[in-house]
Amino acid sequence: MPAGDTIYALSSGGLPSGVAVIRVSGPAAFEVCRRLAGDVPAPRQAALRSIRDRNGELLDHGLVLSFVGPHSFTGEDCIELQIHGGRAVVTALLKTLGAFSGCRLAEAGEFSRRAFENGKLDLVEIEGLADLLAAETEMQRRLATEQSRGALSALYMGWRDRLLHARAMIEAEFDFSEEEDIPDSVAATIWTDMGALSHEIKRHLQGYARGEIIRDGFKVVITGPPNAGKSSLMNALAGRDVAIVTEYAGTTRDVLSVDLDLDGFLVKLYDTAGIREASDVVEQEGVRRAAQQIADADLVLHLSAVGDADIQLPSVSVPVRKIGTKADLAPGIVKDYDAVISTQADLGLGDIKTLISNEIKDRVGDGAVSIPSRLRQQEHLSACVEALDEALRSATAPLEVRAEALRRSADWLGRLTGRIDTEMLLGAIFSEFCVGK
Ligand SMILES: Nc1nc2c(ncn2[C@@H]2O[C@H](COP(=O)(O)OP(=O)(O)OP(=O)(O)O)[C@@H](O)[C@H]2O)c(=O)[nH]1
Ligand SMILES: [K+]
Ligand SMILES: [Mg+2]
Repeated sequence: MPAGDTIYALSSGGLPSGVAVIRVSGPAAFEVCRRLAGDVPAPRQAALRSIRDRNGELLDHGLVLSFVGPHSFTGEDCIELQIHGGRAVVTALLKTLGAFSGCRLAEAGEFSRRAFENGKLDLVEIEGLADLLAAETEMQRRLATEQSRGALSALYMGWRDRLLHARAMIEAEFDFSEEEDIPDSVAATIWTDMGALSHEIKRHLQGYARGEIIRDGFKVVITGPPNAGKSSLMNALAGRDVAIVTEYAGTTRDVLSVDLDLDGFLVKLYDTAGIREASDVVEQEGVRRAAQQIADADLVLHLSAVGDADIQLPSVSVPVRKIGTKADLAPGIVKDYDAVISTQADLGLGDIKTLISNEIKDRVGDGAVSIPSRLRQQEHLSACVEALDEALRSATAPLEVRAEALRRSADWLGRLTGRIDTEMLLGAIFSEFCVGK
C-alpha cells in the first residue's frame, strides 16, 4: 500500500443513517475537497457546502471539516464530509472520490495504521482504541478509554526510561572503572531502584487477570443434574428464550451462551447439558462439553431442585455456588444453598445477579483500570520483568552482562508500545478494525 495514496471510507456506522461521515486522508485530500465543495473550509470549523461530483452535478448538501496535518487523527491532511446517510447518497460520493487519481478506498484499520506510522498513537493506545470501539459495557469503556488516551503508554515509557537510565549508569561504571570508580553507593542506588521497578511491574501484571475479566468477560457456567431448571434460569437472566425448556430430562445437549451486562461488567453465561450417565451418544457428547466448560469457568452455578437430596458438586478449582431451584414446589427450604430461586414464581433472580456481581467485584475491585488487558501486553511485560530479574539475580556477573539484560528488558517495553520492532505485529492489530477507522 503506497504511503502516497489518499484514502477514503465511510467512517460512521451502517446505512441508512441520519448523517454519514466520510473521511478522506492523504496528500490529495484538500485538492479533492476543493473539487467537491468549492474550497477548503478553515481548519476544524464545520462549513455548510454543496457537494458536487466531477461534472458539477449536485450530490448533496453537507458539512465539511478540514484538518491540516500533522494536527489530524492520521497526522496527514484530512477532510471529513458529513452528508445524508442514505445508501445512494453515500455510494455516489464514494464513487466520485474513487475517480480522483491517487485516491482509493481505505483498507480495514488503515486510518489508525497511518496514525501509528505518523507517531500520533502508539500500539497500546491503538489497542485501547480498538477496544473502545468494541466496548459494550461501562467497565470495558472505562478500561479502553484509559488505555486509548495514553495512561498505560505513559506508565510503560516511564519504566523504559528508568531501565535505560540504569543501564547508562552501569555502562558508565564499566567504561571508567579502570580510572575512577563511580561510588559504590551510586551502583547500590541503581540496583535498589531496579528491584523496586521489578516489584512494580509484577504488581501491575497481577492486574492482568482483572483486565482480562473486564475486557473478555466473566464466565459463569450453569450446571447441575438434568431437569434442575438450568435452561429456565439462563432464559430468565437473558430476558428471552435462548434455550429450549421442556419437562424431558436431557433436553439441552449443546453448550449455549448469552452475554449479559451486570453492573457494567460483561458476563458470559453458559447453559450446559445436565450431568448424568447418559446412554444416548449425543447426550454423552453434551455431558463431555459441559465438563469442559466447567473447567474454564470463572464461576459455576450448580443448580438442583430444593430438597433434592442427591447433590454432587463438581470438584473443580473454580468457585462453585449451590443454587436451589423450583422453590415454588418446596417453599421454606433455604438451608444449605447460596441462593434459592424459582423461575416460575419469579423468585430469587435478583439474588443470583447480586451473587455473580459480588463475585466479579471481589476479583476485579471497582477502582483502578490502569491494568493490562491483552495477552500481548501480558507477554511483553512478563518478558520485560524476566530480563530485569536476570540483571538483578546475576549480581556477580560482569557488568556488561547485567547492562545487556537491562537493555533487553527496556526493549520489551519498546516493543509493547511499538517504538521498535513492530512490523510483524501490525497486521494482527490493525486487522481488528473496520474500514473507516
Ligand atoms: N415448578 C417449577 N418448575 C420449573 C421451574 N424452573 C423450571 N421448571 C420446569 O422444570 C423442567 C426442566 O426445566 P429446564 O429449564 O429445561 O431444566 P434443565 O436443567 O435445563 O434440563 P436439561 O437441559 O434437560 O438438563 C421444565 O418443565 C420447567 O418448566 C421452577 O422454578 N418451578
Ligand atoms: K429439561
Ligand atoms: Mg436445559
